[in-house]
Amino acid sequence: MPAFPQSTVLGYPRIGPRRELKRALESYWDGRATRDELEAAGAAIRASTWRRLAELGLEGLPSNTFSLYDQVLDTAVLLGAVPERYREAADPYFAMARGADGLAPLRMTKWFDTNYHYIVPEIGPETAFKLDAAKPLGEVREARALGYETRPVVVGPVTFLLLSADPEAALARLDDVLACYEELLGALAAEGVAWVQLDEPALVADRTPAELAAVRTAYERLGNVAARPGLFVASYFGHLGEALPVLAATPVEAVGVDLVRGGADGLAALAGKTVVAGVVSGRDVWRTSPSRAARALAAVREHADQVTVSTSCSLLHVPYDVTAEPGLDPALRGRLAFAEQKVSEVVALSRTAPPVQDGGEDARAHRAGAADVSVGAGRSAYEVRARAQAERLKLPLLPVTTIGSFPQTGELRAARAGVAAGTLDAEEYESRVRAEVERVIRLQERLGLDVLVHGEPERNDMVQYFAEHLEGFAVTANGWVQSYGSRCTRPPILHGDVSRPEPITVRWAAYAGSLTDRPVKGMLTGPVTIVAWSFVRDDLPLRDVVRQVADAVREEVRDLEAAGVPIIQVDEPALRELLPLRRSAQAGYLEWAVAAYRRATSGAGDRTQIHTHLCYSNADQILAAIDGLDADVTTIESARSGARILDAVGSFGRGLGPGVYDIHSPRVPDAAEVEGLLRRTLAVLPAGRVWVNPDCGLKTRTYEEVEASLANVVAAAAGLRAELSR
Ligand code: MET
Ligand SMILES: [Zn+2]
Repeated sequence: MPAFPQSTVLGYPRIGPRRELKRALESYWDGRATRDELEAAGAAIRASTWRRLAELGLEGLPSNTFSLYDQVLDTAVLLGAVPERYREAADPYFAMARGADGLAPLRMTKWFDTNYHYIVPEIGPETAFKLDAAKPLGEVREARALGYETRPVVVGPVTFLLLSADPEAALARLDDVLACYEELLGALAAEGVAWVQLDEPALVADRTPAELAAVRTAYERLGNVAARPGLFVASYFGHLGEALPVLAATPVEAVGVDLVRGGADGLAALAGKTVVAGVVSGRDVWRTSPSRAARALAAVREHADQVTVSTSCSLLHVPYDVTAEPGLDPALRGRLAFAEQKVSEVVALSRTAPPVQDGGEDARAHRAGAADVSVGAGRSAYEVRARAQAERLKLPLLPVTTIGSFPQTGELRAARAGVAAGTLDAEEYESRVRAEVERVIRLQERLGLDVLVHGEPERNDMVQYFAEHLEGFAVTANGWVQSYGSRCTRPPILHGDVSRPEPITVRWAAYAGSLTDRPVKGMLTGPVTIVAWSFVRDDLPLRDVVRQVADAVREEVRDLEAAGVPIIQVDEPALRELLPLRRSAQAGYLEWAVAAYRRATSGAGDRTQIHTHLCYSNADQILAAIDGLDADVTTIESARSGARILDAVGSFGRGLGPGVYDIHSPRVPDAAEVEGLLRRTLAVLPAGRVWVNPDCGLKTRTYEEVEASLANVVAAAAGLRAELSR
């Protein structure tokens, strides 16, 4: 077996430095480009990635890290795990990813604790596994034609099965899946591939004995394939824990460990194997401290003879290149490393063994968070507040509301771009936004909603908008990171102490309120979500950073209240996302996260109704924490996931709006369908606490879809309301 290269990365961004893939995908989906044109765009991105990595001096180049949509979906296709109903679609791959006429897409959920979303495989007794290795083999050949030998990267069998919709049923298919992987190894060996990378991030979370046994079985079996490439099992996002000795006892030749999050404990077990040491973080945008990395490498070298320098995870989660950000303050820019810069760091660390210094530059301020996040004692118990709010708001039973955003029109986005480019003056932009607010208010009045919103037309994004208005944040011009498929976000960079120089949303909320007699909600993004969807300074404990943001939100809540806004919604869709992967750390996190939320909202008086919103949440997992947020009303995704959440909410003690309209699809639900969902909600919650709303914001939908859907939602609520008051 050839030695593992001295330097590598576990994966690389693939959307293109100027989001070329996004454009190619959207053209193809709209019918403006052919499949061949889409493939050509992909090939160009792959070629320039390999060329760039080689130019930067990286030795071990990965392949098959490119994807037209998602690497988990690619793995399902690799294994033939395409559910029957998609097989006849014109394009089964994109039908699974995005749906096709009459076919709902597969579920999508967050990739561990990142903001990347993968497509959830459906594996059951009926799945007919059959290897289709065209993609990994194709990429190996494509790279070879360009002069590069590569290491194909594939999601490993255990992680693949554990990430599927029903992990237990999936794990029962381990043997059949392993047969496919065995065949894949044979095919790669026949192709002359020296190493293959099998990603097993699921091993850094708590695993049952049965799951650990599956790890043992899998890598014993794959290790015993006669003709195969070297096996490199990559873990990331934390420490392998109990899975480490299990993997160590199998014949795999190389193991990847995340030394940024995980530490070097237990690595002695890997003696005799190559350790691929993830010392350059793939989860942040900061330059690596050479001395810190050198210390981590030294700790590994104590136990392993073969050590490769690598990133802690794929670089998929960071933008391409800091030099594409000439607008950033040079002092900040000097602290930053995006994918290109991180590759250079890996290469430099692999070539030199910098002297190990003590303490010094990165004696980081990881002090225990400055203790108690106090909860403002302003608000009375829920029952008292509920009475005060009922008196003020006079809402009907089953009040209908939305989550905040209304469709973001192309004109508005173009207008914002115009302001940025200096071709549209700020006043003109302002008046267009006001016109949009008025349109949204009139629409809601006409449709008969009970609690209105202003529609968020002034926001490019629910986090970036606040980052742009707070001190301590910087925003990038090209720092795009893939969220799912063609969707990217540009996470702001939280680099210093956070403060709010002046009110941010108050004038919009006040303007919207002045247009109507119905209550209008003020809309804010919560502190955990602002931090979760930003790149965050690493010289302060996260909880302290979140608390600073909470204080800024608290000031905004106070000003909204003072401006007479009767309802304030503070969204926390990312509450679950920051949940530590290990159970032992979860309670501690939830405690400070919930405390930060209450710090942000508890300055409001009893008569001000606080709403919160969560989406994409397996909320049942953290229902107790949601309860701890103490919001008067919680709106949550439900329709999209078949209303499963309803089984868990019976004991929920405050207002709750399980979504009745799945906004992820263009489908318009009819009134009967909405009514059905509402009846199910009414079966588990007292009518007086039920709210009626979509799953999430409407910004990705069209006005046509939204009008039709909301009309049906209002009709269903009205029908039930009449029935209840008989
Ligand atoms: C991802 S949650 C979105 C909440 C936000 N208020 C919206 O309606 O768009
Ligand atoms: Zn949402």
